Amino acid sequence: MDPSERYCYNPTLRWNPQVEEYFVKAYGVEHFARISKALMSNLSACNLVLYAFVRRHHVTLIRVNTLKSTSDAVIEKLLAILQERGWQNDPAEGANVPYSSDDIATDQDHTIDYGYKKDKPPKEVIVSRKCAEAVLRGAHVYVPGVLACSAHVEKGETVAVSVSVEQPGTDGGWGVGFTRGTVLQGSQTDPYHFERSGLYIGQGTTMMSRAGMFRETEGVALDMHNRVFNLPSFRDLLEGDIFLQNLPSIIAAHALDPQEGEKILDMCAAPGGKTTAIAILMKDKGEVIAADRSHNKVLDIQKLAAEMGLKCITTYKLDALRSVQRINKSVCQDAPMCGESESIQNSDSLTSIIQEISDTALDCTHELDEAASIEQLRNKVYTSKAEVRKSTRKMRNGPGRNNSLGGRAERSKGFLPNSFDRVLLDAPCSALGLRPRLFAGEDTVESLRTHAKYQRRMFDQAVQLVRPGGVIVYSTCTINPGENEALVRYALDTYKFLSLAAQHPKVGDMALLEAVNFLMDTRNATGIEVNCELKLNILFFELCESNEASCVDGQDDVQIFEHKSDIPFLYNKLITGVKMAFSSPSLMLATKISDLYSEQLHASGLYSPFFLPSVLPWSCYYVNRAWSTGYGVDDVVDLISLQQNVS
Ligand SMILES: C[S@@+](CC[C@H](N)C(=O)[O-])C[C@H]1O[C@@H](n2cnc3c(N)ncnc32)[C@H](O)[C@@H]1O
Repeated sequence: MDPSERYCYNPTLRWNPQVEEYFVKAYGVEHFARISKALMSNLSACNLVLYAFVRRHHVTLIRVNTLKSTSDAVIEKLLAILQERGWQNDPAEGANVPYSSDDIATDQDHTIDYGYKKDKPPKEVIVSRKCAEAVLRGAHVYVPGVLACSAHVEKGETVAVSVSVEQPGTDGGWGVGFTRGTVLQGSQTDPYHFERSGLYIGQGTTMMSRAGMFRETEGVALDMHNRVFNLPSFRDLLEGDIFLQNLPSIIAAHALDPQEGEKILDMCAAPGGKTTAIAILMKDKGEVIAADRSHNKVLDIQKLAAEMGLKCITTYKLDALRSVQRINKSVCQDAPMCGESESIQNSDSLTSIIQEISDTALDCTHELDEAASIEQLRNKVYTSKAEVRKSTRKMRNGPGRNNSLGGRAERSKGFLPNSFDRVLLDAPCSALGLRPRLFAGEDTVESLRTHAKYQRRMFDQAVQLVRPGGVIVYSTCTINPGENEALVRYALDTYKFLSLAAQHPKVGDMALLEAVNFLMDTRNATGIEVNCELKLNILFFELCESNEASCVDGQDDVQIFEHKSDIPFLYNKLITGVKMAFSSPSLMLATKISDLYSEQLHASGLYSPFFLPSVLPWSCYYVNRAWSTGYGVDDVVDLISLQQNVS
């Protein structure tokens, strides 16, 4: 291999072998390989179809707080700020010209010349895997993320940045086997020299010398001016007006379909991305109860809600496994509120199911509590050291973001059954759909099972809290069928009064187009800005091209879709938020794009043979607590067939 070839980005995702075998069984070899590849991209998981079309111009999605601003105003401000900060798209990528179908079909990542010369390798920095994953999403490199650096590096130099990904250890586990502060020679004797081939994520400018990187405890070590994914950083931009959010999260709030004046429960709410999306959809009218187990994370929700100016959100510290208030019958006899819930409990055959499940849930809670306390005991020594470090830092830096707010997270004792119109259960999960991901070996089949068990117990609580006729949305950010399809199977088998409802809009395959069109149509049809926008980074240059933008902007002629070569161009206009008037574009556009790009859809790893969002790395299920079973028959059939594959 030519030594210069190692300086590129071409990672392979490693899994725990048993987990890999399980997923291969569930998805098939090829499909799982495509998913694995897609997971290493920085596109948000839901951009599966977009990926096929804009893969050269990786995507950042922003949700606009439409109660505070408009998407047009946000676009204008962002453009100005990013231009001022010197963010540029790469002209070498042909970004400034409208796409032809050939362009779209070509898969070219942003290639970087790291300045390798024979026998004179570039100066380098190795960063930790977690740091690299953040860089791929648009972050800079902070001091704690730096693991190794070349000798004689001073402030202001350009360095090649690679990532150290966990490698198989001799004990059967995984490890990163070198000491922080190692001096790199740019030679084969460097740590993980061969393993790091193809793991170069960009070029950075050093913000401090090599000595500083290992002496300081915080601060930016490298300004990442040239990343393999050419994304601008949105850090600290337009706080309160925008929220960086992946499309599936945006869609989850839409699928819940919250209405003004309703009472909604978000059971695992921190940091509040979906909570605030829900509140905005309700125009801040009604009641959104946002609960989370972690005190500090509840403060994060409060902070975000305050930043966004949302008043209808009430936060609680609450363990989702204890969300249903336990009713003491003897105390309850005279209490009207409790009496109400008791009469419901006694009313029909639901009583026995709920009671039985409730007991199981409590058992599970104890089990998990026990596990947690064992874990705490194990960590006792470690925790106290961490505490010492924390207080040293505090003395130096002040009280920190949350504490300086003087916030307090009120504890909740749980809620009475049937209290909510809608419940969102965005459950803690194995997160195997979060992107970009450079390593997936940590999860074992056992840990996946534990997640699933935990989620079922949470779902048991959600079922009791939603009123008859209400809606539960269950979502995860994992590709594990055990946490997705299997939960839906469990829900339908256990609670005969639940049925799957049509999810609108859907994500994935053609469904993503439906989602895009839904958002755009809502905007066009009502003239009101919907609270989510698909803003891609290509927006920034396309909008600058005033001629082109106005050329499309001014036309409300769908004839233009008749020309094959116009479709990618128009599609990009559509997803970048350029306003167009359509008569009935959705179906036609979707069909044509699907016809033209079926191969790319497959190649992107994002094409789903099932029309189920669940085969994609993000899943969002919509379960309607109705007493009928009219909905979702096809979905259930697919679920069953997938189940059989998995078992
Ligand atoms: C997937 S995240 C939620 C993300 C959030 N819905 C959003 O969109 O911003 C899962 C959350 O569940 C919380 N969590 C984990 N176990 C919990 C429990 N037993 N009860 C309540 N929250 C829990 C975690 O603290 C974490 O914040």
